Amino acid sequence: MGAVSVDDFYQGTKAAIAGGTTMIIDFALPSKGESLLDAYHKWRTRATNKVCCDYALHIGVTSWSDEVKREMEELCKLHGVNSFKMFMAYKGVFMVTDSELYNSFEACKELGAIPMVHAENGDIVFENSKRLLKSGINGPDGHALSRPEEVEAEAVNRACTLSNQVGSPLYVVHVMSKAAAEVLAKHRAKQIKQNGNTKIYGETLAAAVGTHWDENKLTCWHDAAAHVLSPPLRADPDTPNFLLNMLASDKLQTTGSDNATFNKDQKSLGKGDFTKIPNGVNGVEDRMSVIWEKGVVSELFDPCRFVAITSANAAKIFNIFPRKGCIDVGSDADIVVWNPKGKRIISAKTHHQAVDYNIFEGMECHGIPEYVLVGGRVCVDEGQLKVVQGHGKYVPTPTHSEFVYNNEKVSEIEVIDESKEIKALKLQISPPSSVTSDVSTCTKSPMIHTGKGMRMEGQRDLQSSTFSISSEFNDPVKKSSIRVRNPPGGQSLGFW
Ligand SMILES: NC(=O)NCCC(=O)O
Ligand SMILES: [Zn+2]
Repeated sequence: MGAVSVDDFYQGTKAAIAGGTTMIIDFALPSKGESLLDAYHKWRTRATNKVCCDYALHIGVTSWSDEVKREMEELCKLHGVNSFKMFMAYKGVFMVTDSELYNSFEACKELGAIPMVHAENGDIVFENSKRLLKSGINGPDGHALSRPEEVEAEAVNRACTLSNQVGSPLYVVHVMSKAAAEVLAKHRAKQIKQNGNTKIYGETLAAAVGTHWDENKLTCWHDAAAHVLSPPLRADPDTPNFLLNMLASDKLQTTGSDNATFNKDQKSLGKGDFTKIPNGVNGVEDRMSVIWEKGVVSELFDPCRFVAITSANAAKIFNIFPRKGCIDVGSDADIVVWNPKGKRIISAKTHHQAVDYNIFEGMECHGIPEYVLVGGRVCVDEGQLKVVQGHGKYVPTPTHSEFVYNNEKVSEIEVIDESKEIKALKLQISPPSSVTSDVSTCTKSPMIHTGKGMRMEGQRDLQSSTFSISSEFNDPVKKSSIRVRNPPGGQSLGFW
């Protein structure tokens, strides 16, 4: 949209670490017709010597041809890419047609990659925008008016239908509305009923659960423009709680930042025409505190679910678990020591991002990262930020994620008696009321190669419907059985 995000790889990852995020996955977006490989190399060059923490890349597919398909293959096979983002909106810029979506989903399936979608009906947005501008509505409020909830929900429905027809997985990025989340949950439930599992995943944002479009507060043009992203923040004040409950009940699996920050002068490109306001808000620094505050402090979910939706689930879906998203021997030493008693008030005056605005301004958060280790290096030390530019590495994401391509919905854990260990296990797996959660185990064993990515020896194989906690559990004499709901994500072992 004619502007370059002010957070580069240095400031963006510095801010991420300050907030307790130890790895990011950025989007490398080629313009229509531009080579995917060129975009990949451009992003790698931008990142090298700047990133303070590890990073991976999702690549955008903004048009379709045999060459795009060939490049997707090369990216997967030679460059450690396992996810591609397709846009159903931004007509004429990034938007692809249904046929192109179908073909790209099919290519992802063949490659063992994960198709991601920006779900909004771009044709409707385009026509609505024209109509609104013609009628004299040209301010930032026109942005949300041009893309109401059903425009997002329709696209989620279409993307789910397409992926279902193709038989591919699907990851819906930045789910922003109740209607869209409900549609996604409906498709997940349908697949679970039919197949016993689902390959549809949904992400929402810190922005979506941390704030909403409050027209009484957003009366100044600049404040309102600073809150413009797509899909938009919803005016319905129940939206954040609704989405948090979806996260709690595993109807949504991950929380992203979708950090895309533009300063006041850049947002001003849209004065007189809301379609020209660069889309995007901050999130990479405050994501963890906001989710903790709104989810855990509000008692909608427990700290284990917090770990799952902020870290472990993404690591599993994008096939870097247990290297990431897990604390264990053999995993990367990316560790956040979270102090639930620490307090901070979010402000653009004190944040580490390059942007001059913070959409969470004034929010009091009870929970701060006290220590953050990135690859073994202490980068937040008793709250003091000590990052090293260029310290981060590119993390290849292997295709054929076991979690996505071979998941099991229900695991049977066979146990022998009520020993301490088993009681502890039961504690860990008993979810908060009305919440079903996964058991993410991390045992202290060396990494083994499975041929498709790594897991710990003795650790639950995410493909397997049964696993052994320890050898004594295999004693047939003492064996009793408990069944554990095991949707993607959920509880981490023991740390809490
Ligand atoms: N969410 C948002 O507006 N980010 C900018 C690019 C995109 O739409 O994905
Ligand atoms: Zn998007």
